[in-house]
This record gives sequence, C-alpha cells and structure tokens, in this order.
Amino acid sequence: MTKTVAQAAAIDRTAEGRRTVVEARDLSLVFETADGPVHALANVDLTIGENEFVSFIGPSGCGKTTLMRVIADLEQPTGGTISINGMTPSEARERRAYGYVFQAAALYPWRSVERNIALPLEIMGIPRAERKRRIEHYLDLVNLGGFGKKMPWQLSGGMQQRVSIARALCFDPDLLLMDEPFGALDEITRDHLNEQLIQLWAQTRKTVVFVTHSIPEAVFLSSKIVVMSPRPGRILKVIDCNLPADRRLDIRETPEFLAIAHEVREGLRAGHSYDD
Ligand SMILES: Nc1ncnc2c1ncn2[C@@H]1O[C@H](COP(=O)(O)OP(=O)(O)OP(=O)(O)O)[C@@H](O)[C@H]1O
Repeated sequence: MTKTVAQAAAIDRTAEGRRTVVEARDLSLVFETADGPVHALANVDLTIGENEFVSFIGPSGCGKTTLMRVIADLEQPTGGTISINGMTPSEARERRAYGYVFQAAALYPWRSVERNIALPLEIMGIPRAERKRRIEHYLDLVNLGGFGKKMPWQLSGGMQQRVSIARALCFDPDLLLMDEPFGALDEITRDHLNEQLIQLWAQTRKTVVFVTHSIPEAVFLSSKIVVMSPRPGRILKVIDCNLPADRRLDIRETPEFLAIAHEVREGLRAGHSYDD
C-alpha cells in the first residue's frame, strides 16, 4: 500500500480530480479490552482530496475520534489499509504532514502564547528569526495579533483555541486534523469561530478533517460530510456540500443550507436503526 510521494501525486486523484490526501480501504479497528473486544471501526472506505473540508458526524462513541487518530498514527487499525499523501500514517507523522487541534486547547500554562506556538518549531530546530516571523504571521491569521506575550490564562476559551489552531498551522502541514475543537465553547463564541475558520480555510487552502456533533456546524464548514453509524463505526453516507466559498452565518437560513442539514439528519436517523 505504501507509495512514494511522487507516485501518489502522479496516480492518486479523487473522483473530482483532486490530489488524494487520505485514502482508507476496508479499514477496521477492534480494541481488545478486559470486557472483551470493542469494534470501533468497520469497513471504512474513505477518500479525502486536497483542499477539502471534511467533517465526521455521528452519535457519541461511533468512532469519529478513533478514525481521526488512525489518520494521525495515534491508533493502529486492525484491518484494511490507510495512506496519507501516499505514505503510511507513521511516515506521514514523521514528515509532520498534519497539525492536530484537540477539544481542549492544551496550551502549556507556564508558556506565553508565542512560546506555546514556538514549541513545535523549536522541536524542529527552526531558527529564532524564522520562528518569530511565523508566530507573527499565524497569530495575525487567527486574529490574535498583539497577544503573543499574554499567558494562556489571560485569554478566553475561544482565544485559547485560536492559539492552538495557530500552533497546529505554524509548521505549515498539508493536513489539519480538528477533533471537536469548539465543542466546549458557548454557542456565540462557536459561531464566531466557525466564521473565522471558514475564512482561514479560504486563505490557507489546507485540507481539513473535522469532528463534530453539530449538524449546523458540519454543514456550515464542510465541503463534504461523512455520516457515521453507531458502533462499530461505519460510513453510512458521504454528503457533498457545495455552499459558496465566502459564506457568512446567515447562510444557515437559506433553503440550500436547510436541505443539506435535512439530508444529514435523515442519514443519522437511518443509522440509529443499526443493531448496536
Ligand atoms: N483506547 C481504547 N480502548 C478501548 N476502547 C476504546 C478506546 N478508544 C475508544 N474506544 C471505544 O471505541 C468506540 C469509539 O470511540 P471514539 O472516541 O472514537 O468515538 P467518538 O465517535 O469520537 O465519540 P464522542 O463523539 O463521544 O467523542 C467507543 O465505544 C469507545 O469507548
């Protein structure tokens, strides 16, 4: 399954003609626990192309995080294959192919905002002047210019999450993995960050994989929505979302938006009949 990057670029294209970033075939994952096996993922086939914004949505425990962690090489599948940019997840991780944003901002409380963002750059041995340039650039990108010297506790939850997004972007990964990054925030902050994220995506054109429980959030942000079934997590449906690129929150009241939201809701409802 492992291919060189050149092979991947030459051969692997999605149906829409995009370069393939993530390709999973018949992926499964069974956790062996003291209470017996837990079938977290089964028969997952998924292709994610360059510049797509793909959301995983499904009921709690359906394997969204597990699938994201397999992409990130934080879990090993027990069956099937997966490649990231034509490489194994472990090769992709070594090449820093992705940035990961968790549900909690996970900032080091004793480091200032800029020193939190600097950390992966320090580990990579990026010289100080270049680190400074990138920190300024990415702080501006997440609308936190001038906040570099603040400590994490001096920022709101939404601002802390924006710092963690800047940290995930600062080494310029192809792929941004976001696991319910706004799940713990109030709805007003979440709406605001959704708008900022869609603008950030338009500016950076990163490939984004996003886990959420929220149908409006998935429809607002995504170019594709992957609807998953209760355990074992399977892909029930992949829904295309072709809303205009420069969307604002009021798009949520349009018939096009509501039609996609309805399709996602129906997909989730159908999935609940699955025998758990
Ligand atoms: N390390 C592990 N060992 C055993 N079981 C696990 C492990 N990690 C996850 N699971 C189980 O695998 C299933 C899928 O979990 P996962 O966290 O991927 O679901 P999820 O869809 O992200 O859930 P949520 O929306 O609640 O975050 C769950 O039943 C969970 O209990």
